[in-house]
Amino acid sequence: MQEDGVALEDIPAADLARLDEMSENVVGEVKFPLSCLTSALVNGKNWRIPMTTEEASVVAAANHGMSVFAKAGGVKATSQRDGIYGQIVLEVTEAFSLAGFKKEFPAYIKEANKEFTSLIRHGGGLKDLTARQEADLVYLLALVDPAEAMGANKTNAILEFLAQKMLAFPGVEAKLFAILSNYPSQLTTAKVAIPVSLLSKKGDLAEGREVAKKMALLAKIGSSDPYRAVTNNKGIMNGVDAVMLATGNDYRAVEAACHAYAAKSGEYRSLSSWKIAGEKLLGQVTLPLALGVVGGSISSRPDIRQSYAILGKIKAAELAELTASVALANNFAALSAISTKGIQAGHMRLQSRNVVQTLPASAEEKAAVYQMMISQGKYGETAAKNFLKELRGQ
Ligand SMILES: CC(C)(COP(=O)([O-])OP(=O)([O-])OC[C@H]1O[C@@H](n2cnc3c(N)ncnc32)[C@H](O)[C@@H]1OP(=O)([O-])[O-])[C@@H](O)C(=O)NCCC(=O)NCCSC(=O)C[C@@](C)(O)CC(=O)[O-]
Ligand SMILES: NC(=O)C1=CN([C@@H]2O[C@H](COP(=O)(O)OP(=O)(O)OC[C@H]3O[C@@H](n4cnc5c(N)ncnc54)[C@H](O)[C@@H]3O)[C@@H](O)[C@H]2O)C=CC1
Repeated sequence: MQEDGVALEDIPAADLARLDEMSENVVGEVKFPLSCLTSALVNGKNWRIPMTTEEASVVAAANHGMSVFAKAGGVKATSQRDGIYGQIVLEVTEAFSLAGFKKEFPAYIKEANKEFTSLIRHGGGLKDLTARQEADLVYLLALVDPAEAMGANKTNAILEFLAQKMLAFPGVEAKLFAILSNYPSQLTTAKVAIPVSLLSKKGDLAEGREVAKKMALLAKIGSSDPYRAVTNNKGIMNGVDAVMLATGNDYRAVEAACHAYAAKSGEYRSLSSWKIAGEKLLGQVTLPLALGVVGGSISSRPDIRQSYAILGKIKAAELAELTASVALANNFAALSAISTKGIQAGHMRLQSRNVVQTLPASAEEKAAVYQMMISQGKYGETAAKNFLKELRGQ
C-alpha cells in the first residue's frame, strides 16, 4: 500500500508485529516527537521532563514557563495519592438491609486484600467501601490505592471479585455493573510565586506589574466565564497530555477527570488561578492525576522506556508533581503571551514550520519561504503560497 509517499513495507516487520500486540487492526504507525524540558526546578530538584506532542510551540511554552519558574525559585508541588474510585451497582429486593450490608464491609475489604496480595506488596490495596441505596439499586464506591500504577485493570479485577462475593448477601438480586470510575482522584497541586519583574524581558518592575495585572485579570475571567475557562484549560492540558503521552499514561482518563474537576462547582471553571500579592504573581493549579510509572503498556514499549531513562528512577507521586508543574508552566506561558504580544507571534512562528511543509516546493524553497514568513511576520498558508510565487518570480 502506498499513501502520500509512505509505504507500509518500509515499516520493519518486527515493529509492526510489536505494534499489533499493543492494539488491534494495526496497519501502520504514527510517529510523535519526544522532547525534553531541561530546566525544570520542582521541589528543589532539577528535573529533565519528557514531553510528546504534535502541536508546535507547546514544548517551547513549557520551556519558557519553567525557566521563569526556575528564576523565581522553582515550583512547589504536592500530591495526595489516596487512591482511585471503583463503582459497583447492585439490584436488591425488599429483603436487603443497607445497615447489615455495611457491617460486612471490613470483611469484604479483608477478603479482597487477601486475594490481591501483589498490590498489597507494592504498598496499595482496597482501602475503603461506602454505599448508598436509591430504591432497588445500591451504589457502592470502592477506594483502591494502586501504589505506583494507574490502577484501572487491578481496580476492575477487585470490583468484579467483590461483586461476585456480594451476590451472596441476602436481598442482593443481581450485579448491574462493576467498573472503575474516572471521577477525579489522586489530586496534585503545583504552586509558584513569581517576582513581577521577571514578567518583563528587560526586568523592568513597572512593565512587569502591568503584565501581572493583565495575567491576573485574564485568570479572573477564566474563573467565571466558561468560554475563557475551557480555552485556559486546553492550554493546561497541552502540558498534561504531553507528559502523559511521553510516559505511556492514559491521557483519556486524565482528560476526563480534569474536565469533571473543572466542573465540580456545577459550572465549568478554570483549573488554575493567578493572583497578585505584593510584588509577586502567585500561580496555582490542582489536577486529578491518576497516572502510573508501572503497568498498562509502560514497560513493554521501548519508546516509552526512553522517557523513563530521561526521568531516572521516579515515583508515581513525583511524576504527578512534575506533570502539574508542566501544566502550570504551559498555562503561564500562554497567559503571558496573550497578555503581551498575543498568541500568534510565538505560536505561529513555530507552527509556520509545519505550514511550509505542505508547499509543493523543494527543500531549499521551503527554507527560503520560512525565512520570508519569519522576517515579515506572516505565518498563514496563503502567505506561504504567495512567498513561494514571489520566490519563483511568478
Ligand atoms: C513560543 C514562546 C515560548 C516564544 O517566546 P518569546 O519570548 O517570544 O521568544 P524567546 O525566543 O525570547 O524565548 C523565550 C523562552 O521560550 C523558550 N523557547 C522559545 N523558543 C523555543 C524553542 N524553539 N524551543 C525551546 N524553547 C523555546 C525558551 O525557554 C526561551 O528562553 P531562552 O532559552 O531563549 O532563554 C512564547 O511566545 C510562548 O510561550 N507562547 C505561548 C505558546 C503556546 O501556549 N502554545 C500553545 C498553542 S496555543 C494553545 O494551545 C492554547 C491557548 C494558548 O490558547 C491557551 C490559552 O488561551 O490559555
Ligand atoms: N476507565 C479507564 O480509565 C480504563 C483504563 N484502562 C487502562 O488500564 C491501564 C492501566 O491499568 P493498571 O491497572 O495501572 O495496569 P496493570 O493492569 O498493568 O496493573 C499494574 C500492576 O502494577 C502493580 N504495581 C503497583 N505498584 C507496583 C510497583 N511499585 N512495582 C511493580 N508493580 C506494581 C499492580 O499490582 C498491578 O498488578 C491503562 O493502559 C488504561 O488505559 C483499562 C480499563 C478502563
